[in-house]
Amino acid sequence: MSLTRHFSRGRDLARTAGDHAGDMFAPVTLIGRGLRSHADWAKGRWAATPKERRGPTVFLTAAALLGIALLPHGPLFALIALMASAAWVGREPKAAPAPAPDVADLKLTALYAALTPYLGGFDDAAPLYSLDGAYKTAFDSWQFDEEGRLTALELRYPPYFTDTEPGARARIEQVVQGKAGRAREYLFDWDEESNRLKIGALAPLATDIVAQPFVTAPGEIVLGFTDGLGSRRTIPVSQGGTTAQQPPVVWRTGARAAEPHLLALGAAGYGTSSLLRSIALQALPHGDLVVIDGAGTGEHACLVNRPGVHTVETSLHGALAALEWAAKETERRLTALNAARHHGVPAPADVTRPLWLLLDHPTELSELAHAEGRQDPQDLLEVPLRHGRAARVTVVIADDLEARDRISPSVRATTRARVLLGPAGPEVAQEALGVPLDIAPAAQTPAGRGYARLGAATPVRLQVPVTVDPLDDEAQAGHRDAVIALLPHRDTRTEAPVHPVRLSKEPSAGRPGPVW
Ligand SMILES: Nc1ncnc2c1ncn2[C@@H]1O[C@H](COP(=O)(O)OP(=O)(O)OP(=O)(O)O)[C@@H](O)[C@H]1O
Repeated sequence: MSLTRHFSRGRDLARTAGDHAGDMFAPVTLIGRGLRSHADWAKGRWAATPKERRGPTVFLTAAALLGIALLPHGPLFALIALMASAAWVGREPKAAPAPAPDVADLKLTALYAALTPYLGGFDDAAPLYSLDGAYKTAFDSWQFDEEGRLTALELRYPPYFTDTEPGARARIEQVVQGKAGRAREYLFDWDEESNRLKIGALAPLATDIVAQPFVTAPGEIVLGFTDGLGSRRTIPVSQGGTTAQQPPVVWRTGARAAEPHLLALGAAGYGTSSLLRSIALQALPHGDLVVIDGAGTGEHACLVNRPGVHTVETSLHGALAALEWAAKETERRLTALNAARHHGVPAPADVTRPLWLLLDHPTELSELAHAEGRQDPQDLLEVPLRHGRAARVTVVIADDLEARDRISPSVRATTRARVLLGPAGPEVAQEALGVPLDIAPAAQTPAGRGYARLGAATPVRLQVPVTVDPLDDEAQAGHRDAVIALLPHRDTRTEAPVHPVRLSKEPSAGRPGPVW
């Protein structure tokens, strides 16, 4: 017999002996494990027993043991019971529970399945998205936060997906937001050349920036604040008791402005009037205002009688008079500017001082005018809108989203700065901003929250500074005081009732001062 065979036989014998020994000692192992578990249990109970109850516990246990010892065959029965219970407890432990499925895996699988009907090519021989496919074939990278929420995802889509159609994009964006959670906003970055889509969850914007003097150049209006993607600069703002650097959305007005007029549309109660108030407060130090409050709710009464505020009109009659004056004033300024240019002299100050026409809910007045058979106030905006840039006249129109169809075509065509506030579907957002919005809004939107688009630029997120009506008793005192501090003279908040305002028929030769 060779040496190798001896070795292998020896190994087999040793293994068999080991197996037999294992079988023989199995009950002992079982009882030992059970006794260990009993000891652990007893230690645990002892540790959990309050100190004052330990003495009585020891006494009762000793009495029970003594009782058992005195019983005929008591110790034998007790020993058998202890061994039996140890053998029961020491059985093989149950199989460990299956590890919890990975949340990321579950969510991405669900998202992949939800996208398949839209991105799957059922005639495609090797589809990226298919009913029995796996998300890893189409998703390149992803990120989740500590709470297990999707924060970033990059996916590929087939070349035949119609990524140039806003409707097709909107469907994908809705599916992604539905699966990733509607509590947050998502930015969709479509790379049409390489058929890739990058999705990023956006952090909420600060909602505690209150009206204050902003560090800007004359003619620059801070519409609100955005995120790092929406603005290349930051300005210092006082926020929550400290000074913070925040990226502003700045609208440049004036003779060289690319977007000389602004149209802000918003869902009811989402802050278009507050935006108008914020613009008025920033415009007042350098210009004059004509304010038309078409809703007639008196939300701009705090501007009445302020230096630089030409008039605040709430009636159709007053609005028509003010806008007729504004149209003539625009023409007067143009004539004066042309004459100055013709003679090679600087233009007089009264034609270069900015004039602002701020119209809140003008469509309400348009309706009234149609009913009464009078001229539509929006028609009177034609001249300021067409020639406002040269004549330093800026028009700002704020209205309800529901009234967007009643905004006149010339207002739409000439207001190249756009703001949309409050919740709006993809089609409505496109109508308001002029381009599809590649951001899916969150389900809950705070007041003053929306998007701004200046000229041909991509829309950016916007949070308008808190600019409450200082005469609104329900607004926070601190917010009201912030607005009062910006009004041209100290407000007592118990001012005399609004005086009826009457405009002069002829445009003023000099600076258009108050005419009441
Ligand atoms: N930027 C903001 N931050 C915080 N609260 C705001 C903001 N803008 C508006 N609000 C609050 O929302 C409420 C409605 O504001 P506002 O009157 O400006 O909205 P609106 O869209 O003009 O409403 P309506 O369509 O009814 O005229 C007010 O209580 C106001 O204080």
